[in-house]
This record gives sequence, structure tokens and C-alpha cells, in this order.
Amino acid sequence: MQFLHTMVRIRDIDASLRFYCDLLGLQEVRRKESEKGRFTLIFLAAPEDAERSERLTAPELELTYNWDPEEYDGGRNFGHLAYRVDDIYALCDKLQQAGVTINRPPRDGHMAFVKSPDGISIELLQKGEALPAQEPWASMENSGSW
Ligand SMILES: C[C@@H](O)C(=O)SC[C@H](NC(=O)CC[C@H](N)C(=O)O)C(=O)NCC(=O)O
Ligand code: NI
Repeated sequence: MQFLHTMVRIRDIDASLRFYCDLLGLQEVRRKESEKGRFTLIFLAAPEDAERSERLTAPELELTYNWDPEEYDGGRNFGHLAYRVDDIYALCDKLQQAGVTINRPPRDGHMAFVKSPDGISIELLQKGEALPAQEPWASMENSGSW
């Protein structure tokens, strides 16, 4: 078994591609339009994963855009998408300058949470950094028991 993708329904394709691609740095790897189903699927992958998308073996984010507007609320059981980033401070600064909500700033240089245009929570983790000891779960992660 292999993880393939997470699907998120979006309200606005342009706003979502600006956030996920222009700002966050994901790449669009394929797109499917369904006239019959009246929807568009857009598959995104992180740059380090994108080359595996051709073989459909990359972890991807599937954006679903329904042409007929729908209300997307609730879904409290969904938590977040997590990405490992090269420079968490530079990325959060760029996101904030672009008006993106920074729910948890990278004060410790390790972890930040931001919101997509549809309110999806995105966790950003600094590449090469262990979680700060004061985080309750850090001892598990830092000791490799995860
Ligand atoms: C391509 C593959 O990865 C899919 O996930 S297609 C699944 C399919 N999606 C749709 O029909 C998109 C439009 C639909 N109105 C929707 O909003 O989902 C599907 O079965 N979706 C149902 C679901 O619960 O995901
Ligand atoms: Ni899917």
C-alpha cells in the first residue's frame, strides 16, 4: 500500500493556485476537467516529489473545484496538511506579506501553521530541525520514537 493524495475542495481555482503554487511553492502536475460531473481536479506536488508524479507514485494534493457553488463547512475531523520547508522564516514572511493568515508563527524556527484561502490548516516544519524540547510531543519525535 502507498499513500497517494489528500483531496481538498476549493472555492476559487486562481486563489488556490496563487496560495499553493505561487506562494507555498507546490507544482501543478496534472489537471482533469469533467464536463459531465461539472468539476475540475488539479493535482499538486512538492518540488522534491513532483518527478515521481509521472509514475503516479508521488504524494499529492488533489484540489477539487465544483463548477456549481457549494457550501463547505464542518469537517472538524480534518486537521492539516504538513510540508517540510527549506527556510520557515523566509516562507512565513513571504506568506504574511501576501496576506496569508499565519495561525502559528515560526517563533522557535521549527514549526508554523498557516491557512489556505479555504481555511485549510497547513503545517510547515523546518527541514533538518528537531521539534523544540518544550513541545509536549518533542521528546517522542526527537528520540526517533515516531
Ligand atoms: C481522481 C481521483 O483521485 C478522485 O478522487 S475522483 C473522486 C470523485 N471526485 C469527484 O467526483 C469530484 C467532484 C465531486 N462533486 C466532489 O466534490 O467530490 C469522487 O468520488 N468524489 C466523492 C468524494 O467523496 O470524494
Ligand atoms: Ni482522489
